[in-house]
Amino acid sequence: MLKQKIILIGNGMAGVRTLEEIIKKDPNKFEITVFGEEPHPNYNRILLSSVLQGDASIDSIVLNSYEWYEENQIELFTGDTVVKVDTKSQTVISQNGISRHYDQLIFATGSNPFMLPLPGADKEGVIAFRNIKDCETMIDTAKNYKKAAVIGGGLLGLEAARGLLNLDMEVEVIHIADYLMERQLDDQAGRMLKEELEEQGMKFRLNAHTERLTGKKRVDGVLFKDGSKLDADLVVMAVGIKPNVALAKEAGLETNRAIVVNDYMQTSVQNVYAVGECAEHSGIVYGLVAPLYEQGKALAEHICANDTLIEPGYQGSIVYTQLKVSGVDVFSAGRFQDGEKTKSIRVHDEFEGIFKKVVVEDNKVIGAVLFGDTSDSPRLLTMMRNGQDISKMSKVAILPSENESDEKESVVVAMADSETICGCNGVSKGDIVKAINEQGLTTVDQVKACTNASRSCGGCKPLVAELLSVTTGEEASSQKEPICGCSDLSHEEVAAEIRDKGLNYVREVMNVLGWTTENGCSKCRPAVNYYLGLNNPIEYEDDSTSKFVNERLHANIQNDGTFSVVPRMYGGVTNSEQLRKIADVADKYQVPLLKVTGGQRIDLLGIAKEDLPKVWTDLGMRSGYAYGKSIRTVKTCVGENFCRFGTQDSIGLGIQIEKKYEGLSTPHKVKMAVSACPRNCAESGIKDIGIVGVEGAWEIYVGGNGGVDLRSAELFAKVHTDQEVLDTISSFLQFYREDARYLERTSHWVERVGLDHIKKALENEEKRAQLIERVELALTKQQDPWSDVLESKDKQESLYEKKEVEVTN
Ligand SMILES: Cc1cc2nc3c(=O)[nH]c(=O)nc-3n(C[C@H](O)[C@H](O)[C@H](O)COP(=O)(O)OP(=O)(O)OC[C@H]3O[C@@H](n4cnc5c(N)ncnc54)[C@H](O)[C@@H]3O)c2cc1C
Ligand SMILES: NC(=O)c1ccc[n+]([C@@H]2O[C@H](COP(=O)([O-])OP(=O)(O)OC[C@H]3O[C@@H](n4cnc5c(N)ncnc54)[C@H](O)[C@@H]3O)[C@@H](O)[C@H]2O)c1
Ligand code: SF4
Ligand code: FES
Repeated sequence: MLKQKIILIGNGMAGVRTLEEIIKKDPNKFEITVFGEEPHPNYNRILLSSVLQGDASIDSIVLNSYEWYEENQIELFTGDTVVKVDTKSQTVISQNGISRHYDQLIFATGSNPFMLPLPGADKEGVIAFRNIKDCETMIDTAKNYKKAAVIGGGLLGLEAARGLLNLDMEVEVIHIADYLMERQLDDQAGRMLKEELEEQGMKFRLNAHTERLTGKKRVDGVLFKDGSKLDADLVVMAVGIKPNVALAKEAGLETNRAIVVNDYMQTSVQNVYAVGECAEHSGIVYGLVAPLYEQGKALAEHICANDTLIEPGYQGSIVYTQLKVSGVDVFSAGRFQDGEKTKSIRVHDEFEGIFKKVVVEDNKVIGAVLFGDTSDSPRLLTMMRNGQDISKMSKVAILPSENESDEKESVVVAMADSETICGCNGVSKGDIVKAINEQGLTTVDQVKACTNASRSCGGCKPLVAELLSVTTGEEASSQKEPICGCSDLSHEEVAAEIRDKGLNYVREVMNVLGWTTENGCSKCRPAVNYYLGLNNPIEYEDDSTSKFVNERLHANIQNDGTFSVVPRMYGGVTNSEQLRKIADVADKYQVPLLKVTGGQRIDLLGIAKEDLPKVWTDLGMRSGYAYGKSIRTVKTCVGENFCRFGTQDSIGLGIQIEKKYEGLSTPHKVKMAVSACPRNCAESGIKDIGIVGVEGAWEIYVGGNGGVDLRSAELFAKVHTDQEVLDTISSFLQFYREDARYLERTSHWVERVGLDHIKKALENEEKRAQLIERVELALTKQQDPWSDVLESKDKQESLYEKKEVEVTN
């Protein structure tokens, strides 16, 4: 049967969750295309606050990896904005000129941050906090500047301010109202929150009216209406959001504040839906994920039922919020302000810094504010959701005092099965217990994979962990982290089982070790493939279907669907012949950008997938493995041959190292550098392995990282000859290959196991010799992957010519 074609505009949290719901219901019914303006797969926008606060990395907040789109045969265009929708011909057109026809179209274009139209708002250093780019700008700014001003004392502003404090900036929050978070809290809780945050080092200016931002090209301060001034090198605006509806309006859809939808998320135009922050249901536009996910579920139900109106559709949501700032527990839900017809129950413990307020109307709880202790929140939310009649309940039962509620009984034990544990994803205690019991789940990650609980803001993670311990009878904290949701075995256990049982194929591992899924997932398959290669380096045939897309295609995919090609240049050294070839290829294939990389090589960007084998043939150079979990580059300084400070041949040693370990697979990428003196021009101090020449010797540093998790390498050994350098690298690399978990950089591994553990393991001469022997064996198998493809017509056809590999990013 011909599949219906769905197009999703907006690759964000609400839109992609809707697709997940559709795929869960009917995996084969639709052919799906997604356009996303941002150059990333769908990520957890909520956790940008955690990235800024240093509690998560950008890699770790990806919700749906490129492999997920590929596995579900979703055609994805990232970094490509839809610029036109023709609802008559049912076609969309993107900025990059891609045109697609749809049967059903979903708008999930989210919001734009509201930028105050102040004079000076266009200066450098004035930003919003909405996406990865904003987050990176703040992290970079904090490296060079000291003073930050955040305009807006709401949820976003306070989370941004906490992040900037963590980045060692001085932060002042400029707020227009007379207490913080006035849209979520009453004045008492707002004032308590300010006191708590002041103790953390945050400064505040309340009732403040900003007049303009000062500075020349870059902002240098904020001027207020009362004439006062604040110095600021960075101004973050967090004063609310504006639904992104321009495209919908232009396409003729009915819009108000956002795109108007009915209970089935249908817009005013046939076959066109809207979901998320860009949708307006019964006059309400939501800005939190829980309601957006409920909308996504209703939309999926409707679209999978062939347009049949399945009652009751989406009925609106009760919203609640929690501030994600460590050390501060704040909860707010529903209508929390006193009104003419409302009465409230209040508890205020000034000794413990606890404030609780529950607002009641017509014998029903309609809103609540909790500060300092938010453990009542799941129960209150359930009461609100169920519209529970409380006329017969005592006030104590609604807000139990500490003595009554704290009978040393776990909070989750006291909860009813119907109570919500994960508000973001609408998952109840009963849902989680059922999943744990029926599927034998043993870790929080498995619960997350099975039920979605804790997959968004993560605020419910402690409750999920507690429920897990209570249900399984085991301490959650002592439970190991499994490789992924498909198995409860850890990385170490999988690697050991492969070794002990002599397993040889990915499918065999999954069958023998009792995987819960038939084909594994994008997390476990590459890891299993790596451990199999490690165990049997000579005979194991790499399973290319278990590799990440870049590794499978031997080139890095770019945000417009083209690829980047980085040929090997040992030690960063090139010659006129190579440069001529690169220039010829650049002309022949009209390469839009040639760029010198940080690893001292030349990157040819913007190559079409089908041209890759031809480009490699014309270059006649080896692959630089810029895409691989393997040895990447050995950066070198000029050294003794030309530099007046050099006492060693850094280039010679660097080339020797790069040639020796070229192509060796490792748990994650490995970057190296050789500098011929402590001036360290090759930046050896931030490499996985960095070598520095000192008088008559080489110092070897390990575990450095120059990326997001910046880390200085630690001194590992001091040796005198080039051979000793190679032996040290060999034993260190092989131990890393065998001891680290797949996708663990040396910096994380060194931090986790400790340098002493590694030194101790390599102290023993016999063990060192064995490690060196094993790495030498693995190195005998290395073959240049580009030549490998060029020698195989089959590979060229299946990987580069076949049209069904459609994922373009
Ligand atoms: C720092 C931060 C912290 C947050 N914390 C929380 C929290 O703790 N709890 C909570 O519930 N919510 C939180 N939120 C809000 C939550 O992230 C949003 O409600 C949610 O992401 C909205 O999802 P969406 O899919 O509607 O919009 P978005 O996530 O904004 O996705 C829309 C996507 O569509 C793209 N797009 C727009 N127009 C086009 C076009 N024409 N063509 C192609 N693509 C287009 C955009 O670039 C964007 O990537 C937070 C938000 C931020 C910024
Ligand atoms: N923990 C969470 O749930 C969380 C965290 C971050 C963001 N978000 C969501 O992201 C969106 C954006 O958050 P937000 O905090 O920007 O929106 P918001 O509307 O909740 O808060 C904006 C705040 O800015 C203040 N403000 C408005 N104009 C001002 C001005 N001229 N000067 C100073 N202050 C001014 C307002 O008084 C208000 O308190 C919201 O939908 C929010 O729910 C949620
Ligand atoms: S590291 Fe030392 S030897 Fe190498 S280029 Fe710099 S100054 Fe010269
Ligand atoms: S409450 Fe946010 S992820 Fe569960």
